[in-house]
Amino acid sequence: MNTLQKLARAQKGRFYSLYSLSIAFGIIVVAQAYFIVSIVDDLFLGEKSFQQVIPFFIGLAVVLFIRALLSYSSGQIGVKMASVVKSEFRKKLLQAYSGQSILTSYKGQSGKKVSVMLDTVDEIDSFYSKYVPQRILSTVASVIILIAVFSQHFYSGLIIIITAPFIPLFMAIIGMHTQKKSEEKLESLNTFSGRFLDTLQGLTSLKLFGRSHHYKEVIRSSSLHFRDSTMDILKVAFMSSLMLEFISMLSIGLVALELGLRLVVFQQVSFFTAFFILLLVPEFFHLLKELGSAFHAGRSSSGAAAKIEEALGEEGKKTSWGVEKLSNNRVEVKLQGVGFSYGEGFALQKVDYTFPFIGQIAIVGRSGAGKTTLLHVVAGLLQPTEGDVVVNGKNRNDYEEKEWFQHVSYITQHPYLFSGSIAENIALGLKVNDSDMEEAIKKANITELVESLPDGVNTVIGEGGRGLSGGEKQRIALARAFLKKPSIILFDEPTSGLDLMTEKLLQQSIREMAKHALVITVAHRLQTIKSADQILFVQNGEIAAIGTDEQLRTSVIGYEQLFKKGGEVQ
Ligand SMILES: Nc1ncnc2c1ncn2[C@@H]1O[C@H](COP(=O)(O)OP(=O)(O)OP(=O)(O)O)[C@@H](O)[C@H]1O
Repeated sequence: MNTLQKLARAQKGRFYSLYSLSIAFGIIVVAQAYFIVSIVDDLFLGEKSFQQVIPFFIGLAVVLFIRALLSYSSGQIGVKMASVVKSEFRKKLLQAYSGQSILTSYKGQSGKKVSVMLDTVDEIDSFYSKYVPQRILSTVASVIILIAVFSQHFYSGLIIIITAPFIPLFMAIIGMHTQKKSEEKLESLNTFSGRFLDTLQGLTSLKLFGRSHHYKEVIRSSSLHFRDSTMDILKVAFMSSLMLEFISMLSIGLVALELGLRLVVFQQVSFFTAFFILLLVPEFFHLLKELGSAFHAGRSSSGAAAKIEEALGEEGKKTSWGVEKLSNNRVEVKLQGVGFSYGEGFALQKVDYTFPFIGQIAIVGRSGAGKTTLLHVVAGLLQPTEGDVVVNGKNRNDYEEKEWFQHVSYITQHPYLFSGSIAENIALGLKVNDSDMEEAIKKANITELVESLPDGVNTVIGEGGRGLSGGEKQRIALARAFLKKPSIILFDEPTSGLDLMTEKLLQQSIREMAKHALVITVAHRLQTIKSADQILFVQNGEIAAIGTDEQLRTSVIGYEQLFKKGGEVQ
C-alpha cells in the first residue's frame, strides 16, 4: 500500500480536508447522541412537555443534516483523489507504452496491456474513494467517541478498549490473504483479455486451420478461471464482514450487559449516562466495521497497484535522445562500427557505412540475415549495442527524438491504417490543403484507386485498413511520406503478393522519392535492386559486400544465388 499511500499524501489539501471533516463528524456523532438522550430523558423521566424539548429536536435535525453533509463531502473528496491518481497512472502507463523500445512493445499481448490500462487502474479506485476517507474517519471519529464515553463512564470505555483491537487484528489477517488473491484475480483478468483479443485478431487463421473450436475452449477456461478467482475474493469479503459483525456485536453486548447491571441492579449510573453510552458504542463499532470493509477493498487496490508498477517497470532498452535540433534539410547518416544484439542468438556485427544524401540504397540478403534489424537501427527504433549512428557529424542520441523523426518516414510491409477516411489516414493529424493532398495521392499512384471509391478520399476504411490490398496500403503509406517530405525514407518492400501493375506503380513512386531524398529499401525485387544506386549485401548480420548489382554479381559469391527465377529475392 506504500505507493498508494504516498500518492494520497501528495494531495495534501484533500488529505487535510478529510481530517477536518472527520473531526467534525466525531463531534456531530456525540452531539447527535446527546440530543436523542436529552429528548428521551426529558420527555419520559423529566416529565417535561413536548414544547420544552423542541430546541433539542431542532438541534437533532441540524446535526443529522450536518452528518449527512459531512459523509457526502468526505465521499466526494475520496472520489476526486481517486480520479487524480487514476489519470496519473493512465498517463504514466501511456508514456511507458509509447516510450518503450520496439522490442519491449512487441512483447506481451495487446489485450493484456489494454486491460492493465483500463480495468487494473480502475481497481485502485476503492483505495481512495473508500479506504482512505474511511481510515481517517474511523480513526479520528472513534477517538472522539471514545473520549466522550470515558468522560461519562470509565469502565465502559475500558471494555471498548479491550475488545476493539480484535477488529484491526482480524483485518490484518484478512488483508494478508486479500492482496495475494486480488493479484491473482487481476492476473487472470489480464490473461483473459489478452487471450480474447489475440484470438479475435487471429480468427481468420484459426478458421482456416480448423482450430477455432480449440481456441474457444482456451477462452472458456480462461474466463472460468477469472470467475473462480473473483468468487474467491468475494468469499473472503463475505467471511470478513461476518466476522466483523460478530466481534462488534459481542463487544456491544458486553458493554450493554455491564451498563444494564449497573443501572438496574447496582444503580451506580444514571439513565442519561447509560443511554448516552449505549448510543455511542454501536457508532464506535460501526466505524471500525466500515473500516474493515474499506480495508478489504484497499487491499484489492494494492494488488492492482503492484500490477501497474510491474507494467511500468518493463522498460527495455530504449533509444536515448538528447536536446539538439536537426534543422538542416540535408541529413547525412553515418554508421560507425554499429552493432546490435537481441540478447542471445543473432547479432548485427560492426557495420560501417555512410549513406548518401539523396538516392536509392537497397539492403539485400537471405531471410534472417539481419536486413530488418539494420533498417530498425537506422530508423532509430533500435538502440545500437555498440558503435554510433552519426547524423550530420553528431551522435544521433544527441538530437531530440521529435527532430529526428521529423526527417524520417518508415513504410513497413504491412502499414497500419487507422479507422477513418483515406484523407485522415494520409494526413495523420497534419493540417493539409486539398492541392497538397491531391499531389501526394498522385505521386503515390493511388489517384485511380481513390477515384474508384464511393466517397473518394473521404471513404472510410476500417480498423487496420480492412478493405484494401497490401499494395494499396503501402501506397497509402507512401502518400503519407510524400506529404511529410522527409529526408530519409525507409521502405520494407513486400516479399510477395504484388501484381506487376502494383509493383510498377510502387517502383515509380519510390523512384520519384529518391529524386529528393534518401530511400533505403529492404529489397526483395530484382527491379528495385537493379535501379538501386548502391546495394548493401547482408550475410549473417554483417555487410558482406557493397556495390551495384552488376559489381556484386561478378565479384561476390552467394549473391547471385539469392535470386529465384521469378526475379524475387529468396
Ligand atoms: N525481437 C527479436 N528478438 C530476438 N531475435 C530476433 C528478434 N527479431 C528478429 N530476431 C532474429 O534476428 C535475426 C535477423 O532478423 P531480421 O528480421 O533482421 O532478418 P531479415 O533479414 O529481415 O529477414 P526476412 O527477410 O525474413 O524478414 C533472425 O534470426 C531473427 O530470428
